[in-house]
Amino acid sequence: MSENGDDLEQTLVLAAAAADSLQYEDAAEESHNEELPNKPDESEFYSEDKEEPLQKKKVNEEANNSPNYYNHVNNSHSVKKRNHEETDNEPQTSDYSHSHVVATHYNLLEEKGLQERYKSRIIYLRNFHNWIKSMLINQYITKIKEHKKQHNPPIRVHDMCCGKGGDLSKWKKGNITYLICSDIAEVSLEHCRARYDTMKHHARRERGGGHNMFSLEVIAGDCTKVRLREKYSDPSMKLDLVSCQFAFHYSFESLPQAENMLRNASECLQPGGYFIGTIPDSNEIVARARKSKSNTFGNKVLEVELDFDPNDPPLFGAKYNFKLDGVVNCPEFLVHFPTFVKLAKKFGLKLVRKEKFLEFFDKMKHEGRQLLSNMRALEMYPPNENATLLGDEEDYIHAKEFIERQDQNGGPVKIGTLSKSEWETSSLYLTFAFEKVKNTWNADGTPCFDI
Ligand SMILES: C[S@@+](CC[C@H](N)C(=O)[O-])C[C@H]1O[C@@H](n2cnc3c(N)ncnc32)[C@H](O)[C@@H]1O
Repeated sequence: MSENGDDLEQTLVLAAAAADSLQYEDAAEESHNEELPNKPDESEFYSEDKEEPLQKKKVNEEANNSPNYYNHVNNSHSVKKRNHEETDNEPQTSDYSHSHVVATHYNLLEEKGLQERYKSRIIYLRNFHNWIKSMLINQYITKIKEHKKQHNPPIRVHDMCCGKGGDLSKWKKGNITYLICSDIAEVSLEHCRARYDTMKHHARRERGGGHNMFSLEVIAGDCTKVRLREKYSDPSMKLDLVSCQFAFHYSFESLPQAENMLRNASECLQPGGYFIGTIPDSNEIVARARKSKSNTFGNKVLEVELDFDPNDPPLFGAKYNFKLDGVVNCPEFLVHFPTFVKLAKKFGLKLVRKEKFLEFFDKMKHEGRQLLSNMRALEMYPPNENATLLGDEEDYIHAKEFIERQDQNGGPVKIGTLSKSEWETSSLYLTFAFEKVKNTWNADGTPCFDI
């Protein structure tokens, strides 16, 4: 048995803990899964115009200024005023968005050492999410390599909203050639650069030359507002993979921001390349709020407060606040998935996979069993003699019951699991993958994607 218990049993215990959250889905699907109605003139937004940034800017500004903007986008959802129009103490400029709040929040986040991190109440949740990212990244790098049919093919990646570079080691393991890291938070990017330098230093010592380390380019900018390609050292760069982990939802503050982020994700991807990521599942959020019959829900480690009516969520700007382990996060926005898919199509991105974390875990658990253990992604129950559980007894009832059932069958007496509170948090998320499709050209020089 591994340090964290037998891996197959870990799976079963997680599934048991998830049963509760799965029931939320049905209620949410009904009213939150509607299609995005066509806007009067989509072409203004969706054209891949290269020469008209000013005109586009004007269109976007008008969109931002219009209190009735959501009327154009969606007749069936509530006409909600933009968030900045509702609060007196926020800037009233035409291009105000929460981006600066997000940047400040992440810039001020302290870099915690390993020791400090291991003291966290949600360390297993963090490790589990890291495992999900590792498996997802590895899955698509493998697909790209298979497609290239070359020994050690060059692989170029954009880690969009990379934060402090928490995924750098995953890129190294994937043996990629080139990495662009972008983020709005400059302090985080400095950490990312420093982390890369340290890794490169170690790689050089290990291998006597550091030839196996990819090259890094770092770009500071708001992915929802800036055209990143114009900042690349080589704007003609063709990428194989764009990864956006736990961040795409910031773009759903408004339609222009979501579109800009999607254009950034798509425009340098070559056909056959992938756009992958992880986001909160809007169905889960809406369903849990409805179930709680209020605008808030949560548990011992999580507190979510919606800034909109869960019975009538707007397509964009559906803001909520997220508090995890007592730490307030910056405002986030619901990603209405059918809208995401529809917008992505306009940028040549075809949805190939969408999986809740539980589904993803179930598919990947055998392949990733060793990594689950290495990354300490699950907590051992019951704990070893000198160890204590991170949650209280109530949080492990599912594990206790599982063990009692196993005991009767002479099964293992130690298992790996997540506490109920952590699992209720993790099951709020999903993974997605889009593939960039080939395009033909319209007479006016704009690309035409057949999806
Ligand atoms: C939850 S962190 C995830 C970081 C990293 N992807 C990871 O998985 O560890 C979200 C990141 O998104 C970045 N971010 C949020 N909004 C952004 C925007 N509009 N443009 C660029 N980066 C943004 C934040 O600065 C932060 O680093």
